[in-house]
Amino acid sequence: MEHIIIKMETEEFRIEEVLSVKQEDTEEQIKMAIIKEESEEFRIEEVFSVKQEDTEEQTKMAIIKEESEDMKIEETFRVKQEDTVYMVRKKRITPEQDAKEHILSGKDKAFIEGRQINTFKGRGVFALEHIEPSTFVVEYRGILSQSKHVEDAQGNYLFYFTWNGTRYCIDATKEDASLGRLVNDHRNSNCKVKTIIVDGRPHLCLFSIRDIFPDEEVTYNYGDSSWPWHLSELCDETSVAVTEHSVIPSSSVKDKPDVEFSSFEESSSDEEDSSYADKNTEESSSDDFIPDSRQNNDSANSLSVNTWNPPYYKSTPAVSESSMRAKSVPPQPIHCSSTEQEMASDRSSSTQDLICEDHDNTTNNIDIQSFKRTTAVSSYERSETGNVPENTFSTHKNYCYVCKKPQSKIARHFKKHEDSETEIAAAFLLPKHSQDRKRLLEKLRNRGNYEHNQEVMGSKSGPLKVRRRPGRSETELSAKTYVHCVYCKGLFVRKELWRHTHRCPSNTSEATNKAKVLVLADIAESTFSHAISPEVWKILGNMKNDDISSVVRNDFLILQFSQCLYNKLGSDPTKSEYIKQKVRETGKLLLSLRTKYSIFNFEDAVKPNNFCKVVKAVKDVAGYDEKSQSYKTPSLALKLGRSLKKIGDIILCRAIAAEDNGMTKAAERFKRLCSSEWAEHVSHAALDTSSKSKFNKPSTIPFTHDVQLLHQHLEKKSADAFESLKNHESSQTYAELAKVTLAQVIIFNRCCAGEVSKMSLECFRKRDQTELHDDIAISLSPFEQKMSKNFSRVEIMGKNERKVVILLNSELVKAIKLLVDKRDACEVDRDNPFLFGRPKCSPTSFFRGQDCIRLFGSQCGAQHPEYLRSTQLREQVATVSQILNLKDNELDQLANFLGLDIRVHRDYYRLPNATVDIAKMSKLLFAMEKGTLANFQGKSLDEIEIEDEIDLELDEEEISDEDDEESETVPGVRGM
Ligand SMILES: C[S@@+](CC[C@H](N)C(=O)[O-])C[C@H]1O[C@@H](n2cnc3c(N)ncnc32)[C@H](O)[C@@H]1O
Repeated sequence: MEHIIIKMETEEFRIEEVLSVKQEDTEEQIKMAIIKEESEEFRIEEVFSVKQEDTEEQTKMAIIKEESEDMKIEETFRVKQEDTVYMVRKKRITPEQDAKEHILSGKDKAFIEGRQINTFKGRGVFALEHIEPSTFVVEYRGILSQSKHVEDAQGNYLFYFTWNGTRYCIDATKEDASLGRLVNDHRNSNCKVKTIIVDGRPHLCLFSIRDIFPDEEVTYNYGDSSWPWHLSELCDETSVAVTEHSVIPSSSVKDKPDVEFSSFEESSSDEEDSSYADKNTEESSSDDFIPDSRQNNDSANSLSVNTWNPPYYKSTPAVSESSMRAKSVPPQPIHCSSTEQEMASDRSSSTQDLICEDHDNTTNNIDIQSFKRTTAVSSYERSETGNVPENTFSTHKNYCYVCKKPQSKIARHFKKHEDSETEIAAAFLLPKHSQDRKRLLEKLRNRGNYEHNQEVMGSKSGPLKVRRRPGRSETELSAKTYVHCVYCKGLFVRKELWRHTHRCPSNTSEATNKAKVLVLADIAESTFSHAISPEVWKILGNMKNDDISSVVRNDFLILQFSQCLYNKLGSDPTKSEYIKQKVRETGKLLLSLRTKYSIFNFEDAVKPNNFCKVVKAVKDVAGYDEKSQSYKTPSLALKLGRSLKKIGDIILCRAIAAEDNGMTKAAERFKRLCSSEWAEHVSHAALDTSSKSKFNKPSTIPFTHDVQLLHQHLEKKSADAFESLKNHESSQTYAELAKVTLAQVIIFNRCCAGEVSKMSLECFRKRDQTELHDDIAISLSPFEQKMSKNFSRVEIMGKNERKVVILLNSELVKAIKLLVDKRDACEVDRDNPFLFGRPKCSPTSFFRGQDCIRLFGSQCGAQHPEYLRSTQLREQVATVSQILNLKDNELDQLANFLGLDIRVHRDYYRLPNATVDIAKMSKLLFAMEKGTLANFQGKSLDEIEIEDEIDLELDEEEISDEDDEESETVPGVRGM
């Protein structure tokens, strides 16, 4: 065992360090335990024990005293080795000297550590101990660069600043375990950046500007208000931060004569507001109206309070001008520049050159533009637990809109402002206990709470004032999503908003449905409420409420993308699902970019240097497997490529319009990269995966017997549902009939479920009911003529704007007519254009045919219900009909009818199209349904005779024209 004692002395301080090194044995275990922390007297004792094999040696280090009054630190290290105790170090240093010491050693303070916070914020730095004001906390270490082009670079870890009139950048991108690079931004930060000059080079160091308490996050102000993590409001320059801890007796900044850190004095005002919570709360025995929550106790609530920000907010524009600024050229590292030489020449006197400069980010002295996020993602911070900041609980107190203070008895408190506030005076003039008085006071109460909640959500700190039923636990509440009622401004759990809206005294509008209520609330909550049209909001408002929708609603470019899609497709209401889906896909991608690659918006994503990250994120989202080089969802990878291209175009157009050359260049380069590299990195494998997935696929064509079972089941269900709705109109009976009818239409027509689901009411109303044209009738057999009369023909828009024909027999028409009649009574939104619109839902919502078929398929007792899907049923027709001897034009007819993509544009179909569809196709479809198609092997469509199979519901007159045998032999096939 060898002990080496290193001693270092400088003019201003002495450092003695003891290093004990055992050279024989390489394995050393170091255990650290904080034994005692006496914060009142600032006594800290730490024990380090060093264990080496069997020999246990203990090294004890004790910081005996810290004299902060005169900004000096005195430390004594007691080192015990076996029985000998050495007093090895004593120093008295200023915070700047402390900083310098750490700059030289390249080490971070032991009283801080890095921790993962959440997926959006990433990591952060936290105090392990109490840190006094004006203490050196951490250095922002990285590669120092100086360049004329520093403006052009951007990244999460680039810190720009100006020193001696020259702009520098510290690039801390390298993951080097240093903690300075992990310090996050906060408007009411607890640290401030100063330049410390060592060896003629500037170093950026963070010093505390107030007490920082154990487990509190260390932050500084990045100096810009348009960071995506900021809410829509900007914090006023004069805002102050007051912590819950400020009530704990400690040596405040004010008490300390801190000449060199004079700018830190801004924190002194913290003290004034610190005691707001309790001191300003009035207690009284009664209230004018019922409090929202009776079971809270404030001590529990206050646990979550970290900081309190008074209301100094103003609105943020949807996108800041600077958001279009681009920085694409990386800063040049200083190697042999003139500055380097100048610096080197300065080095001789460097140890004495301890120059401190205060950086006031808000006054542009320091410029951290690289951290700047371009589009203000207003509230993504809220998305992790819904719309509520993490760790925020609620309070039972109400906030006065006049004095902004929390009050236990707000009505009584309002009396104080009676003389100055006309609305309060007006309320008290109304008769006691009257509804009007209650309503007005409630409105005034909500006003203060609303303002307060806005602030809490903006600053991510403080208790929310939530309206809720008593009995909910805090944990339960914290996990919910909250939203303000647009009428009374009360804050509600999202799920409960609709119920409240019905009772809300401030709601004077007509009764409205749940979706509308939530859409209105969403619009009111988003920073970008003006960025897109109300129609787009309607579409986005109907999205499932989760992290993805939160990202979507708060990302300016995704919203612009939604607007573009809407401008192109919005005239067709059936496209809103498609728009929603596309937008959700991009939201999913952005979420992945944020969580895994620290890219917070698409404007950053389309930077050429982020291309690889974007590729990776797309692969992640589409489930790429490196090993097999295949995707789980190849189509998603392809679709995202197209969406990214569109988003790139939007950025490019905006950049050109804003004459932002940097951004224009970046977007152009990204597009160029996409066109040359995307195929290689993404689409090639995606296309490969999807084509391979089609090889050797087992046949999933349904069995005729199963189709018949489904058909019979639907028939029965349809008859029951029809009766139920006729006798009892409700959203439930409506839904039953709508689902079964939709399934029948799809199965009978063997058409694409998605297309039929979106059939519009208008199409049905305009269905072809014209009489059979005499000239055409000549070409049809008597039976075919009858068929034509029994069916209606509806044309709907299919994929790629292709016309799709739907045949409806009289039973189906009857059922649909009943559905149409009962729409209003069963609460289908009046604006809902879909024939199979859902009751009590948004105007863009409709039943999905696929779901209906799956449901009835599973109920009907089929052997292979999993094959009973609309695609498989279409394949069945196409495959089984090969047994027929169809002529070329008949094949065309069939393909056209089924929406299959072959030879569909034959002009000569135009005139007789309707009749042919009805007469000939219905014969085929009936034969399919009845399972008798095999009987017609080798026959053409003309030769197929199915009169014996079908009971056509012809009117009395026509029936009498037919011979009796025909109508009697038919088994009870009633439509479907
Ligand atoms: C210097 S890094 C800070 C450390 C970073 N959180 C990490 O995990 O590596 C700056 C980046 O952190 C994120 N960030 C900083 N302050 C934030 C805040 N208040 N909320 C959310 N993200 C923040 C932003 O992505 C920013 O570009």
